[in-house]
Amino acid sequence: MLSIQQEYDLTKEHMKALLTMIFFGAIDTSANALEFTLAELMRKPHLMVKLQDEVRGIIVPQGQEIIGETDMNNMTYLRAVIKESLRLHPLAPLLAPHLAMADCITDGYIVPARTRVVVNAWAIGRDPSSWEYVEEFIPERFTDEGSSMHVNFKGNDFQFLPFGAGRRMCPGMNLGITNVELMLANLLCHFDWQLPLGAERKDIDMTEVFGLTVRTKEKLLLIPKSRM
Ligand code: HEM
Repeated sequence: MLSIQQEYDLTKEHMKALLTMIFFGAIDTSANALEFTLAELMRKPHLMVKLQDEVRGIIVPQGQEIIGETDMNNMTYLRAVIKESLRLHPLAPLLAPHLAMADCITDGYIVPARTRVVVNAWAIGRDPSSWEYVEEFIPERFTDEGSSMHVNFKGNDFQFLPFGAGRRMCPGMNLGITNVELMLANLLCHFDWQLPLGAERKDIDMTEVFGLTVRTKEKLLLIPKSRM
């Protein structure tokens, strides 16, 4: 920690803020991503079935109980589902505030040095000039033959920035995405999911609450039914 502090000339306050962010980033964001993804799948049961078929099809023949990281390489639909969830529900919708270090011109706009720049990743993910059927949850756009099959969240595709881009992009990206993949795959493999009695799919509330990260306004309530 000391060497990081010296290299970047961080104060103790910076260090505290950084550690807090890492702590909350680790717990909060992955759990929120999982909740948004499950909510979208509950609203579209045919997508839930398609994803469960993929997950169960891969591990059942091998008789495994727990899905691990190595299984993820074959789960192309699962990865597409998570991407689509992050497109519609980026967990840090305005990324982190950035500061222009030098004067620059971008897209015809002059950005003077020391300008505070806020990037609206939420709006970028719903921009009709980059995406078809922007409001629809369509994971297929990220699969083979989909219109965005080559688009990734690693910071090179500026129409999709759930982890930001450049040298300040999220350093916890791999950990965060692996958490979501493993949790989602294991939960969908071993359980079927139902809404509580009287609740209907169309009533699942996708309203978002903004904070350090975004979460659903109403907690998603689901009933797991074990397949064992
Ligand atoms: C699905 C999970 C996650 C998402 C969607 C996410 C997203 C983001 C975003 C959008 C930023 C701002 C990037 C920018 O402004 O360009 C960020 C920054 C950051 N994230 Fe994450 N994050 C996730 C998980 C994590 C985890 C697990 C950790 C730590 C273990 C983490 C640590 C950080 C830190 C330290 C920064 C600040 C980087 C800097 O300013 O240089 N994140 N994250």
